[in-house]
Amino acid sequence: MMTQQRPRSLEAMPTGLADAVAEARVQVAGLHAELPRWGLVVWTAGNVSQRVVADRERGPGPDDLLVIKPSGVSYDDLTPRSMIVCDLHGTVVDGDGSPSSDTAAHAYVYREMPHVGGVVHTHSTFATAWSARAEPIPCVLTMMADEFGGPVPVGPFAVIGDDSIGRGIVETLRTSRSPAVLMQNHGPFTIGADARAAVKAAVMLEECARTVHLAGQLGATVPIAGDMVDALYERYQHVYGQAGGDASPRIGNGDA
Ligand SMILES: O=C(CO)[C@@H](O)[C@@H](O)COP(=O)(O)O
Repeated sequence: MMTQQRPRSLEAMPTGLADAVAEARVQVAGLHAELPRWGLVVWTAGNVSQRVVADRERGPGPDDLLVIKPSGVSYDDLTPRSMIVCDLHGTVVDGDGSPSSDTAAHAYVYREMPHVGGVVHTHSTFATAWSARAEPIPCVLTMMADEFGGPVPVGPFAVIGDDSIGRGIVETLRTSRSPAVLMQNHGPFTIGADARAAVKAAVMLEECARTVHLAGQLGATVPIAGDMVDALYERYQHVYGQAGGDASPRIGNGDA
């Protein structure tokens, strides 16, 4: 449940933190445009957030902030200044209007998973269809092994507005390499080392959900052997991309 603490003003924060918030506002505003671009949302049915580490020397912690969109605002109207800054209990620190209706879920993930720097939620058609069936997406494509390291798991049914969805996301992803979870009867949530990585996972999830669904319409799909999934995942996570590796930083889901 979001607590009604007194909002901290950005002006009272160290300059470095205020600068980091300003940078995150630009990044998160820009990444929201990727949701309609890749066909992941209708109307305003999706949101992106990014963690802002309060103490870069200490690293992620409970005093961090998150930047997320205002609830129900058209993606065409989102700007860096319209992004809303909250603490990790969902209390607004800076910004006008109400933060996304999923802010509690995003905040819970950041509190419980310090390695997570970005969270995305959409209702993308094929991933949401799998959510309605509460059926994990089997790992039958090398693209799935690359990005998800195995099947995409299903999380429990949970109502919006308190910690329920966040708790379901964390409980499910703590025992999976996947950066994506299909929340039953609702839709996908994805995580990443930053918001860009979480958006990428949402894009790749929808493509895999579509392809595996279509394959299933043609007949039985063929699972990939576990050792091959491991090999594909390790290569993609540590070798794929340019010499320095793909621009998306890597994420390890803690216990998985
Ligand atoms: O699923 C829901 C509402 O039930 C939300 O995720 C979706 O409408 C997006 O809401 P926001 O515009 O982020 O508040």
